[in-house]
Amino acid sequence: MYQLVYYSELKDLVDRQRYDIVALGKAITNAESGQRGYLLTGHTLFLDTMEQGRMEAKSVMARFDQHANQLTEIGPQLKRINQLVHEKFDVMDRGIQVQLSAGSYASHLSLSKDKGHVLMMQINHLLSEADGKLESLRADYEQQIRERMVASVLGAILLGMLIISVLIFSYRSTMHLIEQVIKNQAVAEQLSHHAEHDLLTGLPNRRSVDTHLHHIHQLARNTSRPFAIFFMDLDGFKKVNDEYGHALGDALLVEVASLFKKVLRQTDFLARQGGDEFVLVVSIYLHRAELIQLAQRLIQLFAEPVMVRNIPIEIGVSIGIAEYPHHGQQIKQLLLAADKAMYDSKKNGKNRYSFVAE
Ligand SMILES: Nc1nc2c(ncn2[C@@H]2O[C@H](COP(=O)(O)OP(=O)(O)OP(=O)(O)O)[C@@H](O)[C@H]2O)c(=O)[nH]1
Repeated sequence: MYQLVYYSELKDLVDRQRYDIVALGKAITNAESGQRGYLLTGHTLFLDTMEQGRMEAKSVMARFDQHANQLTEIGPQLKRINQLVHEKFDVMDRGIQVQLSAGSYASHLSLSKDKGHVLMMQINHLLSEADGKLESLRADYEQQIRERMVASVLGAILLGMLIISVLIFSYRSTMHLIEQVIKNQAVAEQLSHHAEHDLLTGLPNRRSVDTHLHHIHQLARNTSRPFAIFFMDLDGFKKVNDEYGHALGDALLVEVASLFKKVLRQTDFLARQGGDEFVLVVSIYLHRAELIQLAQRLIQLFAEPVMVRNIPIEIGVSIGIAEYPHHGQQIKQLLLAADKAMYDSKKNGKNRYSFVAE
């Protein structure tokens, strides 16, 4: 880019120099015609034209001096031209002096005229030589500019392509990273779900029971409110497995879980403890009567045979209920008490509920 600007400036300089070459030629011609007019007519008005030409030539030559240093290729020629132009003006001045002192028929006049003519030829020759050099310099600079422009355009295209490639690459990498993060997150969520849920029924598992009870126990202690644990074990489940196979037993467990959920509220917590055992934590209730009602509704679910794969299955549920803080202060103690109460229900004929014995 820097080179492009550099050659463009040089080309401008050459153009200005070529213009000055023409301007100098014109200025000298103007001065000469002024001189000639005076010599022929003796009319001093022509001296103004000559002076004007001289002034123009001087200002062009001042620029020549400047350019001689910048355009080294024609520097010596420009200096030589300046020298000859000075000489040319001296000759013109001398012609006029002779006319002034000797009159219009002075014999020296023709000599001066001849010398002026030779000088002018030399000047013109040098001017056209310098112009020729400048023309070829200009062509060189133009060629350089063209080459650099092509290089700049190619460079810009390559740079653009590079930027686009980097953008595409970073976009793809970012998308890949995001996909990876989402996948990892999904896997982590799945793992954590598996760690806390029963794969068969989708209910929270034994581990979740502990976590939930810990949380509810803390809350109950802070607010002095009760909570109840229902320990539930299906009646006659082994027989179903034996009669219809383990797969149907599994399907029955799934069906039982969904039946239980139908009579529960959002705030109730139901989990599969293992085998055919379920744990229900009721954390919001006012009276024991509500617990009794709930236990009855749970038992009532099995009043009719449960349909599994179009097979009517007769089962029941035995429930043991322990209340905090009435039946114990600690979670472990309450769980054991509820389990024991459930066995009381089994002992007393199954398909019933029992509170922890007072
Ligand atoms: N299909 C199936 N059976 C299971 C699963 N886990 C445990 N069992 C079976 O469930 C049965 C539970 O035993 P019990 O509770 O003694 O059987 P039950 O017939 O309900 O006996 P009671 O409780 O006295 O009525 C056992 O035969 C276990 O092998 C399971 O994930 N799927």
